[in-house]
Amino acid sequence: MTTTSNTPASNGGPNSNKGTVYITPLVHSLSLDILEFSALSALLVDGEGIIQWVEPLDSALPRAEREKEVHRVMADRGITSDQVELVWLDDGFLCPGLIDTHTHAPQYPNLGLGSDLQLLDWLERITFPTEVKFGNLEYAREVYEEVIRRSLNAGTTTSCYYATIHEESTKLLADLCIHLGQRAFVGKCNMDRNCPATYTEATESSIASTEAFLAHFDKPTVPTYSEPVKPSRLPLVQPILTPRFAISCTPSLLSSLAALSASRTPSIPIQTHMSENPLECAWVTQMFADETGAENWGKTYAGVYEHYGLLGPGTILAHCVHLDDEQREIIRRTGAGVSHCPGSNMFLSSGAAKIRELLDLDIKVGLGTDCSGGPSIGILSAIRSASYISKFNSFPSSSDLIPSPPRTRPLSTPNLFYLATMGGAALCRLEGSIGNFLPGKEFDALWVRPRGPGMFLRKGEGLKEIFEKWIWGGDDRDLGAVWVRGKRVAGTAGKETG
Ligand SMILES: O=c1[nH]c(=O)c2nc[nH]c2[nH]1
Ligand SMILES: [Zn+2]
Repeated sequence: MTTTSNTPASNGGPNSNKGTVYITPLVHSLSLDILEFSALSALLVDGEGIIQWVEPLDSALPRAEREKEVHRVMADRGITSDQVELVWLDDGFLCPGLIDTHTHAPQYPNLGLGSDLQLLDWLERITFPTEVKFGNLEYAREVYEEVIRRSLNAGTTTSCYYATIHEESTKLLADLCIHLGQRAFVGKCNMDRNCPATYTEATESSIASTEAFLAHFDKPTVPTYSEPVKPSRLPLVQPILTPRFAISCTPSLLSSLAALSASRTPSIPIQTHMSENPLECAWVTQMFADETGAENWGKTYAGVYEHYGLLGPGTILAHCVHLDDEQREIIRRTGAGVSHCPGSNMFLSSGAAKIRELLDLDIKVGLGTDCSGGPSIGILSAIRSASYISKFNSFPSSSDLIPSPPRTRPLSTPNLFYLATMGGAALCRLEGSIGNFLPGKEFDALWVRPRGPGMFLRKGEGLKEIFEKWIWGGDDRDLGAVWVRGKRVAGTAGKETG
């Protein structure tokens, strides 16, 4: 018997071997410029959380006829009714889960603090004093659990986390992601200079504890793994090497981390900050020139990272606000990508990143919240800030009395949604597994079910309008369900009160 339901089970997915056919409108990105809207589709997710097929349906048919059509599609695919559950999500739409390509879990307690500071003062006064507390595992557990739950509730199905220098609490962060079902990259932060005496490490112990952190993922089972990992699939949570930024790492630490990354195939991914703030950039080039008598490579931030072997297709560079042509060319040539963190760039007065110029060079770009440089934990907020910055970059300068052509094209809604999903997936080298609903990918998805008739359900409005209203005015309360790898991990459906 086919079960018919409109509330996705809280524990369906990989552990129940039954597949699920979702009958739903859907929205996903096919490319930077192409956002596909389907008024109604049937999408089969198998018991392992993999999308098997997606078939468009005729949305004009009455519901009983649609159901017949679903059964016809299933019969064509050789699926019998007892193999699947049918779930109708026709009040709202499905879209891929959002990807946060740069955030700091231990900075969560500071969200909203320090908006009148710039990067270097903010690190010293607000950030380092908070991060140092994560040597305490109980404190770390309390904060990390809340961060993960809150970001899942905001629709973030994949997150690239910076942790702190502390090995044990960073392992705990990785275990909690697995336990709570969030796909993630987790990095033990490395910093062996220019940081407070209470929050620094010696080069050798920084490397040794990074190696121990990597070994944590090599164990056949970690105690909190909630499901066995199929050998053919990437683990849900992976380690990422995390030199904080060039200022806080000695040349020896930078090159040891690069060697560690290259010691595996594929290389261990790397995340770091680059070219965020003018004073930071000046310090980096000055410091490396003084120390090494650096030749050309030391003249730019990107040149420093390239020299020490840190740039490659697995590298995520947060910010990249202050780039010249030479640095853009280094990023393009090495295949590294950029995490654009617009909320943070405004909050810390860092500058307005030129994202269109990176996209025009085919440089990979995703979005990041950069909590707590950015004051929000959700990617919807990053989408909006990215749009406003790109519009700002497109305005003619205010002294132009005569209208002149825009300086650069602002990011369109399809561009922005691509950055939040497929762009992030490509940046994480996961574009073959997540980011849209192509068959064969894992089902990381959101059921957007906008609240209340007033804002969302005006007569005559279609899927495109509802999607746009959610992107620009929606929030966590509009997420009926959040799935990672086919398993429901968050969402309001079934939890309504009153
Ligand atoms: O936005 C940022 N947040 C940080 O924690 C940090 N550390 C170095 N550079 C940084 N930039
Ligand atoms: Zn950051």
